[in-house]
Amino acid sequence: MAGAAKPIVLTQSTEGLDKAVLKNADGTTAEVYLHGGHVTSWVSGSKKEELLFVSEKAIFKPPKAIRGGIPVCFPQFSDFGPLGQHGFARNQLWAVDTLEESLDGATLTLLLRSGQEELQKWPHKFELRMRVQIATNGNLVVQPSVKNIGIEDFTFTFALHTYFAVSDISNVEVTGVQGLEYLESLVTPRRKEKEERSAVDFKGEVDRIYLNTPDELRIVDRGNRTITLKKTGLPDAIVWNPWIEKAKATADLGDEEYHQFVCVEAAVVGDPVTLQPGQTWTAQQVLSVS
Ligand SMILES: O=P(O)(O)OC[C@H]1O[C@H](O)[C@H](O)[C@@H](O)[C@@H]1O
Repeated sequence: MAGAAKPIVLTQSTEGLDKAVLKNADGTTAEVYLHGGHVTSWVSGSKKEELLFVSEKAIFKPPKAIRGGIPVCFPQFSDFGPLGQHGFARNQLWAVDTLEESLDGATLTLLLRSGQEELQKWPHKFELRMRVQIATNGNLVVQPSVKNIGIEDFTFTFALHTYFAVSDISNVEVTGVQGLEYLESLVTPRRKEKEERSAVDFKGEVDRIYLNTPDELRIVDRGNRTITLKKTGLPDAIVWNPWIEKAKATADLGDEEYHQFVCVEAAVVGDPVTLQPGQTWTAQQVLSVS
């Protein structure tokens, strides 16, 4: 890494929030905020493009979650439980657990440990880690893990709520979904349906929880690029674009910004995870671009 900048730099954002900047030898970079344990940027060294979307109206003011990047939904996805939408991990300040600067690439692990505030909302003792690595080939590797450090079992749902930057939503399709069952979230209560098409496209609001998907999904941005999402331990995948009305109704999202992203969220929702005392759950998401 001759002459290269330090692989991991701990710094502050313009808003005064602590963040880490990861860099590897091929010029790939990533940014991770301690607020939310939240990845906000992944710039490919080969493509020289930002691959994650963050809203121009994102509010960088805790406890508000950052609109874009990779929010961590824990211990609850959406309204699948008694807590507020998507749980509380995305609203909390995490700590730096470890920094690893090796030939395998820059790796940062952030840690959220149950504290007073979380215990009041959810009376279980846990350690939640997010290991974020830029591999030497420029892939973004994210490994969440949850350890039960209490004396009773607990059960949770989880999602990596990734916002992918796209040229325009009309150019996008998400492949790998044919024949899958999904929960349609645009109706109340959610309804189980079967996907007949080989890919999801976007001509209006889409909000679906695909169950037991293949480990590999593709976000195809026609004429631009393809992102491959490979996952383990995260059997489900939510596909979301808010479209016109919901974008307008979302204060921290620009009215026209729904054109610029799609969320594909590797998750465990349909069959929640139960951990006994001392047990650890680990999962992985690897993003690559071509
Ligand atoms: O506005 P947020 O709480 O960040 O949620 C944003 C979106 O997250 C997921 O994709 C859900 O399936 C959507 O129903 C929700 O609108």
